[in-house]
Amino acid sequence: MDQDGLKARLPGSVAHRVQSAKLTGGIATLVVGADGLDAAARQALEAAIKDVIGGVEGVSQVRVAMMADRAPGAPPATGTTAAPAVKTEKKPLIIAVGSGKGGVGKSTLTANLAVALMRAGRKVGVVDADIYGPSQPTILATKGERPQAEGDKLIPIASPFGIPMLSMGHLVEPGKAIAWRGPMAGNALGQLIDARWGDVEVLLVDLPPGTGDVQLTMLQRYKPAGAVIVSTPQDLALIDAQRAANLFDSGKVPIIGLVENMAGYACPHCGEVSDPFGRGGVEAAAEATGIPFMGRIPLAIEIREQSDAGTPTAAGEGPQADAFAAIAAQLARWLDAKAA
Ligand SMILES: Nc1ncnc2c1ncn2[C@@H]1O[C@H](COP(=O)(O)OP(=O)(O)OP(=O)(O)O)[C@@H](O)[C@H]1O
Repeated sequence: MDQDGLKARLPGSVAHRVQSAKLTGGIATLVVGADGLDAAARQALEAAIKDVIGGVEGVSQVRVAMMADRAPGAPPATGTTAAPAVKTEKKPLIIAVGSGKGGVGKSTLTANLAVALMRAGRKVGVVDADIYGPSQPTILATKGERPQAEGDKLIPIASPFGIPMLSMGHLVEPGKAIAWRGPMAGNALGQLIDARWGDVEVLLVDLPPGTGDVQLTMLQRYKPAGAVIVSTPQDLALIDAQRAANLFDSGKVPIIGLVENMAGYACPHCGEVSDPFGRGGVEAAAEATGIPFMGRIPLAIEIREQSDAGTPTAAGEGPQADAFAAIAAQLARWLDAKAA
């Protein structure tokens, strides 16, 4: 069933708020605009949608992402249509998101930073350059979509969250790019970065993990204006994060700051954050190396679940969304200072 089919099941008073709706493998994912609604009204709206769509034949699960507001001037959220192409366009500023090792939450941070920045009124795009495991199509709910081209340029795919994006995962089958070496990966990345980004001002680039040739080629050919490094609190991850910092330094890319992810465990029942791995490791490391500390994101089951479901945490409300918004605010300040 397509988007219109799902929407048609909802009463008009609810349907007009649905920005996109998809049914894949029995899972219905709806992105819903919740402008002007308080928390109780949002909950009631979500419950009403789950009630109706959950009863539709072929639907085994319903996921609802509430977009509490949309930044003025942000592109409309359409889900499947391509982002509008603009003929004369300024190149967006590239901000790299890197990590010394895999699995520390670089992709999660990139997607949520993009959503939080967009909610703060910035025009943001995402490039998923992680050739080893592109996960942005999953997190930003554009899996299975293919970008169109205009001339020799790709047209970014509009995610349901108002963020145009391009991913290696949109170009190659999962797992196929793993054997790529520097030049090939660099060329593919070039296609993603030199796409028709229209009025996007800031392009967040989710780099592959690590500090090898591929990353170096990318940094040399498409030099970012700045880099955000993400690490988990453990010592080993921090040593790797330092390596990533050295890589950016050697490429003369300013490091905007260090983010601590999976910092403490947020109890899914009471929300209290405990610190099984200790606390403050990344902040201390940042201080020791003179790199600004941008903040911490707790280890929270809902962050993983929402990433897997294509409804990024930063699109909703609550302490986890606030944590991403606080880091995005720091990035926004850095961007403003750079533009001044
Ligand atoms: N703060 C968090 N709380 C709970 N789960 C998280 C958190 N951050 C990331 N995750 C989960 O951890 C896993 C790895 O995260 P992610 O893919 O963002 O890491 P990565 O550094 O980009 O990894 P890779 O190098 O494999 O691309 C994912 O399943 C993600 O949902």
